[in-house]
Amino acid sequence: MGDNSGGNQSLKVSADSMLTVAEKAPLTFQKKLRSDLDSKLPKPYLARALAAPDTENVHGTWGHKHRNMSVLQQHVAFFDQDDNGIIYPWETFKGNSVFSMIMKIICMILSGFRDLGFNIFACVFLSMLIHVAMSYSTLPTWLPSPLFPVYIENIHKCKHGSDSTTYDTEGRFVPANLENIFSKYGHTKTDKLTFKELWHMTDSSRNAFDFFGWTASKLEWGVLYMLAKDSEGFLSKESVRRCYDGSLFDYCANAQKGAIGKTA
Ligand code: HEM
Repeated sequence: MGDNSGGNQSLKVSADSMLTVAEKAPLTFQKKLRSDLDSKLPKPYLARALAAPDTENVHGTWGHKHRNMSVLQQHVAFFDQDDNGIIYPWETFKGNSVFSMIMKIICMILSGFRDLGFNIFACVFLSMLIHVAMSYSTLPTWLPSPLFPVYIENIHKCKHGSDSTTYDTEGRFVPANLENIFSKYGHTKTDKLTFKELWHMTDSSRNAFDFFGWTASKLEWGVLYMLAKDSEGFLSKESVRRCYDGSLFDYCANAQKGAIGKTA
């Protein structure tokens, strides 16, 4: 018979049930979870539909308009530059030179990547990959489209395995999971990741035999690192958080415009 008597006994059981480490699972010691989050952010476990808050920005990104889209929809909305809810591969390509026009016709798939400052080859590669990999799952019909559109309404259907689980299945944002990325892998600095730590993070998040998810994850985090790393080679929590709600892309595009303005 189990011993159900005594307040202390039940307190002890509660304490164990709250532990985040298990002696026989050393990884749980190495990859630490934050247990202080609820003192810094209300309900950190609650998946947010419209905003991407963290402990430093409890309301999400200041001045960023959610337009009643889920956080995942906001992540991709930057690439829908004519704002019709469908991201066509070519629609956002900017440039009127002959070379640009040729690239536009050949590739049909260059996107807002150009605005973010990626070179033309990276744009071609990334746009092709994203539209080929993601278009079909988002289509409203069974028929595939040769134009490879991505429907923002259905972008949650592109969720894949081996990710950080910071987006939930419906495209909401789970603050605790963002914080846990940094408590688990940010060993050099608590709120930043080096490239090595980022690589380790994507390796550790792998699900068995999930080849698509492994590759997608490496690419997503690799491109983010290229886009947002600082001069010392760190990727900050703030950049990652703003990547989730897409406000990072507006920021980078504006910075890029500014840089071009200065050199013109
Ligand atoms: C420079 C451009 C982009 C960067 C740096 C980027 C980066 C990321 C990152 C870091 C994640 C989080 C993955 C995780 O939590 O493990 C993510 C998720 C996602 N991104 Fe992007 N992304 C970009 C553009 C796009 C575009 C253009 C689309 C589609 C049109 C897209 C669709 C998605 C989707 C569907 C997810 C959810 C995947 C999941 O959590 O399973 N992204 N992206």
